[in-house]
Amino acid sequence: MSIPLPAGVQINGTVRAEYAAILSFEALSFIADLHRTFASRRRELLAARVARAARLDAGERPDFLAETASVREGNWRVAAIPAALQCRRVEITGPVERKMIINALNSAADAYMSDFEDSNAPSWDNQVQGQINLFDAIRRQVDFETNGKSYKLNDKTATLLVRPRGWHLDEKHVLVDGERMSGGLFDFGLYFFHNAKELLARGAGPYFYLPKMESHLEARLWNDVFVRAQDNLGIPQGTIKATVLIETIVAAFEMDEILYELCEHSAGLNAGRWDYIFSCIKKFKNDKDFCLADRSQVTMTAPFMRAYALLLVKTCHKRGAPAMGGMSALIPSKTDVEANERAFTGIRNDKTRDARDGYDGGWVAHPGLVDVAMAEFVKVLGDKPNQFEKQRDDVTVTADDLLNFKPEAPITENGLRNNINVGIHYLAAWLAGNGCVPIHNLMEDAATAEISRSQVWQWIRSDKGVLDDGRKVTADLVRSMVTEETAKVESALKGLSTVAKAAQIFEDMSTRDDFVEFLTLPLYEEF
Ligand SMILES: CC(=O)SCCNC(=O)CCNC(=O)[C@H](O)C(C)(C)COP(=O)(O)OP(=O)(O)OC[C@H]1O[C@@H](n2cnc3c(N)ncnc32)[C@H](O)[C@@H]1OP(=O)(O)O
Ligand SMILES: O=CC(=O)O
Ligand SMILES: [Mg+2]
Repeated sequence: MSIPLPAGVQINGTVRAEYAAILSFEALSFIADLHRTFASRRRELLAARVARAARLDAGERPDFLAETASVREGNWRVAAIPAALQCRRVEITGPVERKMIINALNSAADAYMSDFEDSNAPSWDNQVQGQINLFDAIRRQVDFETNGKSYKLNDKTATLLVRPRGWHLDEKHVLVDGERMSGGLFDFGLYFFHNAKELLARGAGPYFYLPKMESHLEARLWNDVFVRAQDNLGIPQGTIKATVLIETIVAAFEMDEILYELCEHSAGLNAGRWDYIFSCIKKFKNDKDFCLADRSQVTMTAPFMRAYALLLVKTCHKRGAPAMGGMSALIPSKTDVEANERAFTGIRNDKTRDARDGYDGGWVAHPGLVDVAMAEFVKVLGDKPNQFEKQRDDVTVTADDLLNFKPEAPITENGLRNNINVGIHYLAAWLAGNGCVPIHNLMEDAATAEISRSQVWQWIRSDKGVLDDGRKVTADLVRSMVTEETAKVESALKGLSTVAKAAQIFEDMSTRDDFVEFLTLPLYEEF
């Protein structure tokens, strides 16, 4: 249908009748203002990423910034954390799908991060329908029935946080003055415009997770977006609270600075482990000394991951901010008892380690994991909602610790095949509109799939990319395995029509000379 559009705004996606309220003239004017105000700074910051990447490719090593030493050394704290975000022992996450939103809000988790990002394939319909689902959930008008099962919100639900897309992604279906909108501003702006006042009236608030940032200047841009959005809607400054995912190696050197930039809007940091590993591979892809072992060997106990995890807790608690743990990819299995037991044991270990390190809570992928994760945090926290007071002055993390990339072995045929299999399977699901899938008893999303495909690219190029049986990983070896693994994926997905395209994109991304910055960039052009 056709809808009234503000001057300079064009919509390329299909506008179904039910989209009209979300894409109202006022809402589109609001997001167009954000775009016009901040698009050039976003472009500059994305260009700065490219320039930094070139310097890293040329051998520069990241370090803590000299120009912000006073911020790191200063004695400041983030603004008070609101009551709704004091207790976040377990946060469930998942894509903005209607049924999953109800299930997640009804789970016994303290909070729910509803995701327009890693676990969501950002087709036009998914993005707009996701906004409708959240609009309805906040107003408790989301209930529905399907296949004889009814989905209805409980009286008490988890605290809602929303993750918009990162700075690198566009929303190509909305043009402002002929230019694609930022995907993040589209997601944030529509959600905030429609829901901020309603959330406040219901005793909650506009709470966000911010993904994939690479510097404190990118955090400053989000902060400025928040200031303008609050002004334009007449909402007091400091109402928005945002937790930043530290999920790039370069951002790990600017944790204090990122909290400082968001200060009155900060709700702490989260250790986004999967994108973090991906970022390490990407940023050091040309370093002859850098080569990580099979994906399954790169865990939170690897030296560089341990350093990052401890530095995050230390930094947050020094500033009075929540330190949130990330997600184990283990998920329950209905069919494999042993895999199920392995998953529960793995989750217990993961959450115990985080809680003892000082984390205030952590993420789970599935409602069936909430209780087990909660039990581990309760063992450490007792009846306290958090452990903000736990200082980690005993922790010292240097640049070398953050860059101590081990283990390097083993790299195995199984590991290589698994990366190829998971990569093709995930891409096929994404192209079919699903951004999060169970594969071989693990949760796979955009971040985990990035590790798989970037390892394959790097193993082909690095002298250290040698299998434990002595074979060098080459483009030809990868191509032959792509053919074999595609057949397996086709059989697993029972002929899903996107598999052939996914295999072609995966093979191209892994074997081409240049490194594709994010796998979602070429994929998005397929929508
Ligand atoms: C790197 C990062 O960014 S991590 C954050 C992003 N990743 C995520 O958020 C993971 C989200 N998790 C998921 O999407 C799913 O749990 C998957 C894909 C991993 C597994 O899904 P499935 O195999 O379909 O799970 P399963 O069949 O066991 O689901 C059982 C029920 O739980 C529901 N469920 C599963 N996961 C979730 C979730 N995260 N939120 C809400 N409901 C969920 C299912 O909808 C299903 O509901 P139903 O019984 O009413 O039909
Ligand atoms: O977003 C989380 C991650 O681990 O990546
Ligand atoms: Mg991530």
